[in-house]
Amino acid sequence: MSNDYLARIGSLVRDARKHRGWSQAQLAEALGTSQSAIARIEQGGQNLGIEMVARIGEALDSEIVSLGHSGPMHLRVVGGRQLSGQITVKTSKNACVALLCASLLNRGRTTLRRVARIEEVYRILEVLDSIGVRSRWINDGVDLEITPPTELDLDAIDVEAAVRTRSVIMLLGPLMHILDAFKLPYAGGCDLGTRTVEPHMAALRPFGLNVIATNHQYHATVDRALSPTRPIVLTERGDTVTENALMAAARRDGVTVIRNASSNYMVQDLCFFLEQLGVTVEGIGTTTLTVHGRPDIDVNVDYAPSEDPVEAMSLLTAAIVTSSELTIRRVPVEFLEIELAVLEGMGLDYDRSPEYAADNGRTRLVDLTARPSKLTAPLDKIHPMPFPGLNIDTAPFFAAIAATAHGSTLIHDWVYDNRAIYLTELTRLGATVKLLDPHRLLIDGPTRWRAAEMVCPPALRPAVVVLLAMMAAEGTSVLRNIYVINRGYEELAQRLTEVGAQIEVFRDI
Ligand SMILES: CC(=O)N[C@H]1[C@@H](OP(=O)(O)OP(=O)(O)OC[C@H]2O[C@@H](n3ccc(=O)[nH]c3=O)[C@H](O)[C@@H]2O)O[C@H](CO)[C@@H](O)[C@@H]1O
Ligand SMILES: C=C(OP(=O)(O)O)C(=O)O
Repeated sequence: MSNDYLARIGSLVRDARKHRGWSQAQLAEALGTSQSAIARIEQGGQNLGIEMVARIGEALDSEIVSLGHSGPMHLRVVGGRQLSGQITVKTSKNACVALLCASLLNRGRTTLRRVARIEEVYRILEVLDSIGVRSRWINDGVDLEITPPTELDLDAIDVEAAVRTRSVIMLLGPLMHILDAFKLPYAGGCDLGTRTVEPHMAALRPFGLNVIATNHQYHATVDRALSPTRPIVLTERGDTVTENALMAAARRDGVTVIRNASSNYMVQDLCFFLEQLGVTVEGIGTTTLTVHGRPDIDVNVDYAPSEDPVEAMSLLTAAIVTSSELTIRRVPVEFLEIELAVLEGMGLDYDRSPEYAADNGRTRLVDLTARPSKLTAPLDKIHPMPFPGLNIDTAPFFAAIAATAHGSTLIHDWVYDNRAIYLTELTRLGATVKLLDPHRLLIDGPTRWRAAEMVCPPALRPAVVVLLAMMAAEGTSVLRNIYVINRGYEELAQRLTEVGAQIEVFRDI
């Protein structure tokens, strides 16, 4: 069994044991083994036979550790419970996937610290593994070490993994330095409606990349005689397109200027990483990036991506909708300033600690303590914009917050075709949500939440918003098929349970 699989079984065992209210020693006794063996199993450090897996399932009287674990994962939420204590924000999905792609720029070994153990990362790792990149979890499965091979085998790419994530698009930038011609499966991901890849093609064309899309594949060829003669002007200030342009510029022998660049958190993490690779990036945090490339990069590099502002917003929303006093640790505050200003305007009572540096030495963090507050609807609409606007991925959380506030809130999610529509699922939990058009929602609060059983919307943030509303609703709710949540959050149910929520993970047999 791979380490990965063992780690996943380990966390399922721990969830089930905690749900049962057992200590490791109690489980060990029931199984006739030692407490240290249970600790090893839970950390994914113990080889397990099928029989042992079945015995654990029996002992814990839990469906979650049963044979044939490929079925979808579901959550059972007993809502109406207040949260308390402290919860710590993990590193971001969006920086981690970009950094995994960027590791291909480097012939040396890349170590990434505290990488989020999420499905999106697993999909990119599967893709990298299939083309010959060696990766292994080290330090008890906390850090990740990546070593590219001397030659990549793109023909062997794991198509199934690749089409489950949009992030594969970010392999274009690094691969064009290595291969003259290659094929990549179409980028997939959440069902958010049409998401264009044309800005990526336009940004990479001046570097000599030509892409023809046929048969569910991008056929890429690289003309090495071509090189940008002018600044690269992005037609939209997208995050991954900026990252692709940065990676194309990183190994170019010369200086590249990128205009209308995103200065969002994941882009900044990538810039800091590129600096460690010996690439100079001027203008980090602004919309003009000047990249002094380095044609050959062969260094052993160690980088710690920063914490996820969207996860921080999710945890803050959990505190707000459950009227809890909760401390959220390691919040990358620069990327949550507007959200906090809006919430302050709505009446949120909270404290923030003095700032301290993230492990990358650059991103500023604070601890936030939210307290139960009587919120009123904001006077103006909630309207995300590329950074430094209100984050495009935090906007959906205002739907759950608005539902707890007194008055009417207008949320305008202009970015994605489908995402606002999924937020109407909150009506099943008792919220008053009116869809004005596919992009605008009017939400009237406060809400008397009620429990419900439903299938997860097929989009990450709306799915988490529904889960948080279930935590607010008295009674038992069921949220089915939570792959999309696991795409971006590491052990969310378990971590929320540790601060007082009651959420059980279960699977179909
Ligand atoms: C892996 C990763 O990092 N994913 C993030 C990244 O996706 P990603 O960079 O892939 O986002 P897209 O390129 O799909 O952009 C999102 C949508 O916004 C539109 N658009 C974007 C910028 C702009 O200036 N004008 C404009 O119209 C695009 O056409 C698209 O419809 O950015 C999104 C927007 O922050 C986030 O939701 C995703 O979590
Ligand atoms: C839309 C999102 O991400 P992705 O680009 O991975 O689909 C998200 O994180 O909410």
